[in-house]
Parts: sequence; C-alpha cells; structure tokens
Amino acid sequence: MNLTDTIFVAGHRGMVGSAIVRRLQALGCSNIVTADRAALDLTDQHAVNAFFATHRIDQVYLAAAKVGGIHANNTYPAEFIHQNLMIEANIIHAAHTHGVHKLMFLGSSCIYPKLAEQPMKEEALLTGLLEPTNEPYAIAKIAGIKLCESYNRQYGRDYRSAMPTNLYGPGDNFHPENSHVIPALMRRIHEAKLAHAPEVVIWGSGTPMREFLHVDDLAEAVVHLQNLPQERYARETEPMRSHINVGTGTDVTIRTLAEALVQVIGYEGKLVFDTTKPDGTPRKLMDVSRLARLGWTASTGLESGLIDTYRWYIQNVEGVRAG
Ligand SMILES: NC(=O)C1=CN([C@@H]2O[C@H](COP(=O)(O)OP(=O)(O)OC[C@H]3O[C@@H](n4cnc5c(N)ncnc54)[C@H](OP(=O)(O)O)[C@@H]3O)[C@@H](O)[C@H]2O)C=CC1
Ligand SMILES: C[C@H]1O[C@H](OP(=O)(O)OP(=O)(O)OC[C@H]2O[C@@H](n3cnc4c(=O)[nH]c(N)nc43)[C@H](O)[C@@H]2O)[C@@H](O)[C@@H](O)C1=O
Repeated sequence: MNLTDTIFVAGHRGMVGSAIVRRLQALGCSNIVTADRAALDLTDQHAVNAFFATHRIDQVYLAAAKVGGIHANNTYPAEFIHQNLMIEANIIHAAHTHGVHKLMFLGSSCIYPKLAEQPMKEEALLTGLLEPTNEPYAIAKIAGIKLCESYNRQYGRDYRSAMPTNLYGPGDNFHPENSHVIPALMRRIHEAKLAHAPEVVIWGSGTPMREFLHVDDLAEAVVHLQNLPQERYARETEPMRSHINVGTGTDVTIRTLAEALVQVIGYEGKLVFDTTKPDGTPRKLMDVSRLARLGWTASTGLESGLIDTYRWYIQNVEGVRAG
C-alpha cells in the first residue's frame, strides 16, 4: 500500500465515506482529498472534471450516492436513478480521462434479482427481475459496475466494485421515514422508551431476512480489496472482472433484529407489525466465499455492533437534539 498516494474519498461526510477516511488515516495515509457538496456537486460534470484536473489523484473511493431505505427508494425513484447515474458516470469517466488507474466503486446487494438463489453469488447479476421498491437505484448501481468493467476491458484500468450488504453504524442517517431499518428502529424504540409508550410499530411482516455489516468492517474490507495486487483481484473476480460481495454471510429476520434492539435499548413495551408497509426482498444473503478467499472476513457481531451504534446515537444525535 502506497501511503503517500493522493486518495479522493467521494462522499466523505456520509456513513461509509467517513468510515473509509478513518480507516485510511489509521493506516497512515497522508494525502486524503475530500470536497463537500457545497464545494463540489458530483452531479455536475464540468465541476467534477475541473476537480480532477486540479488535484493529481492516484486513487478514488466512490462512496457518494443518493442513499435511503425502502420507503425513500419507493417514494423518490427519479432522484435515486438520476443522481446515482450522474455521480457514477461523472466520477468514473473523469477518473479515466485524468489518468487515475485505481478506483473502488460502492454498489449494493440490491443489484441481485429479488428471488435470487441464496446465498447470492456474484454470478447472479442480471439473471432475473429486480425488487420493485428499489429497481431504479439497483439499475444505477448495475450501471456503475458496468462502467468499471468497461473501462477495465477497453482501457486496461483497475476499477473494482464492492457490493455491500445492508450497513449500519456511527454516522448513519436516523431520519424517521427515509432511513434504513436499523437507524429507524433504534430511534423509534429509543423514543418509545423515553415516552413510556406501550408499543412500537415495525414496518412489514417482520419475516424478511437481512444481513447486517458494521460500517467499520465494511471500510476495512474495501481498503483491503483496493490494495490487493491486480492479478489476484482479477483472478478471483473472473469472468466479470470487477464486482465482489462484502458481507458477513449470516442473516436474521426483521423481527429478530427488532427484538435485539429492544434488548440493547432496554425498552419494555411490545412490538406490533404494520403489514400495510412493504417487506421488500424476502431474503438477500450474500455469498462471501470470494471475499474470504481474498483474505477478509467480518469481525463485528450484530449485538456488539448495535451497542456501539446506540452509544454513538445517544452521544451524537439524541444528545444534540436534547441539547
Ligand atoms: N447504507 C447502507 O446500508 C448501504 C450503502 N451502500 C452504498 O455505500 C455508499 C455510501 O452510502 P452511505 O454512506 O450509507 O450514504 P450517506 O447518505 O451516509 O452518504 C452519501 C454521501 O454522498 C454525498 N453525496 C450525495 N450526493 C452528492 C452530490 N450530488 N454531490 C456531492 N456529494 C454527494 C452525501 O453528501 P451530503 O453529506 O452533503 O448529503 C453524503 O456525504 C453508497 O454508494 C451506497 O449505495 C451499499 C449498501 C448498503
Ligand atoms: C441497503 C438496501 O436498503 C433498501 O432495502 P431494504 O433492505 O429493504 O432496506 P431497509 O433497511 O429500508 O428495510 C429492511 C426491512 O426492514 C423493514 N422495516 C421494518 N421497520 C422499518 C422501518 O422503520 N424503516 C425501514 N427503513 N425499514 C423497516 C422493511 O420493511 C424491510 O423489510 C433498498 O431500498 C436499497 O437502498 C438497498 O440497497
């Protein structure tokens, strides 16, 4: 790993981008370049080109995106497909035209078909219909993978793609409707505890299964993948030449997750399930065999990850709102 490389982390204020910056700093990387949205709108092609022309960038981590949970994806499909296509196309093309050889694109497990065989192998891509609640976002993420593959095939670039499972941790978005399930339920159950509310509503039937990875594990994984020798990464990702699953290899039902949160938070009321809300994909467990062969496995268990995230929430979100 070259610690003096100039590394652009796009989306450094988000949950994933900030975890990648922490990981790179912990490893001793001395030249991390960032720009917030006010300074650089990544949907603006000219601004992105000018940014790459100004900074002599060696590597990119592409963690900027329009991101949200099942409700946000289902409510704002136009923003999800348009902004994500623009961000990916602008950054990946500008990286290539400015001679950046190494790039890591962040996709998502929703690229796989809704009813893909479990656990989902990388080869399941484009073998069936997508989950309707997030199809526009998934199509944009598939386009990102294909952009990376195409610059690799045609121009010999080394653009890699990590497909994370559902993530959580410090820096997550705790919006009541637009967030993912862990931050949404953490906040709702915490607020129910404070209000002594007798019950808390969980969306859907509670039966869908999800695999959850702590964001610090994800950051460790993508930095590890980015720094593998090109031949080793390419050998393991053939024939697609780019994307690789990143997860834990184990999943839980939403009911089990909610019960775990109840324990961590210390709530004494009961859970009720609102089946008018969508369940989304019934199950999306990653096959992480390729990742394991490439030398990485997750280390944070769900319970300790939830405790760590709840501590962060109390100090940084609830504490801020209360103050
Ligand atoms: N969270 C999850 O469960 C999962 C996430 N991923 C992927 O990981 C990546 C990061 O996700 P996550 O960290 O959770 O998302 P966040 O919403 O926390 O972070 C996204 C970041 O992108 C920035 N951004 C978005 N649009 C623009 C823009 N037009 N110009 C400049 N910056 C922009 C945001 O800026 P600002 O701070 O100004 O809003 C924010 O800092 C995404 O590619 C996502 O698809 C994959 C699987 C699961
Ligand atoms: C990472 C992934 O995130 C999104 O997909 P998702 O996996 O369905 O993510 P989710 O976290 O929003 O929901 C997981 C499950 O949990 C249930 N659920 C219960 N109660 C709440 C709740 O209060 N909020 C939310 N959001 N979900 C809830 C919910 O009904 C669903 O069954 C994609 O759109 C796409 O963006 C993507 O890639």
